[in-house]
Amino acid sequence: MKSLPYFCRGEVVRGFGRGSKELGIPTANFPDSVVDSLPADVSTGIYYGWACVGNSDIHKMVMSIGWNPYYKNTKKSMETHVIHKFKEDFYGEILSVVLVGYIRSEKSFPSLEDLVAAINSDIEEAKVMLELPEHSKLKEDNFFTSTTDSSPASPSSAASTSQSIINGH
Ligand SMILES: Cc1cc2nc3c(=O)[nH]c(=O)nc-3n(C[C@H](O)[C@H](O)[C@H](O)COP(=O)(O)O)c2cc1C
Ligand SMILES: Nc1ncnc2c1ncn2[C@@H]1O[C@H](COP(=O)(O)OP(=O)(O)O)[C@@H](O)[C@H]1O
Ligand SMILES: [Mg+2]
Repeated sequence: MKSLPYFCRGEVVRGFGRGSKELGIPTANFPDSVVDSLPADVSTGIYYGWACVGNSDIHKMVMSIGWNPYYKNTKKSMETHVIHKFKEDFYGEILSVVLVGYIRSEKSFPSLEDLVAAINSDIEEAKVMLELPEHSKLKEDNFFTSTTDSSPASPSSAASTSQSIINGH
């Protein structure tokens, strides 16, 4: 995927409220504007990377891009599970992420338990992969230290880097 690493940011909006939170795996959903700006070669599937809410700390994340076949969505979504325990919800905040690597394609599952087990295994894979020096260095990128208002934020990594800066309003 030539567009990786892919940097983007946007407002956290409400999703389908299916209770991913009740499953212990909340996902911060991006608005359509961010989803529609994805480069064509960033295919649907599950990714790992780094995420930052507002201007606070940078954490490991896993992201699902696609139609959630288990739920047979008709709308494409980009949902980030930040691998961190937050004290409260952060709807309306700006979430900045970099997609670093691809884990697998989206699948349907025979049961909700199987879906949750797959997501937990994605989280474990992300934790390991992001420790690799070439992946952990992306955490230090200028993109995460630049302001999250309307001023442009530039990733400082290789020229092949792609980005989409959308505030969602
Ligand atoms: C790492 C990760 C992997 C996921 N993999 C799949 C998948 O393979 N198939 C699927 O249907 N949904 C998958 N999902 C999406 C969940 O179904 C989704 O979080 C759920 O539909 C909740 O949606 P909501 O936030 O709109 O309530 C994945 C989510 C995450 C965070
Ligand atoms: N670790 C986390 N990762 C992602 N979102 C989180 C996390 N902790 C709390 N949240 C909050 O939970 C919300 C997502 O919960 P979820 O059940 O997926 O609802 P929705 O369907 O509205 O996306 C996020 O928008 C965010 O405000
Ligand atoms: Mg969600």
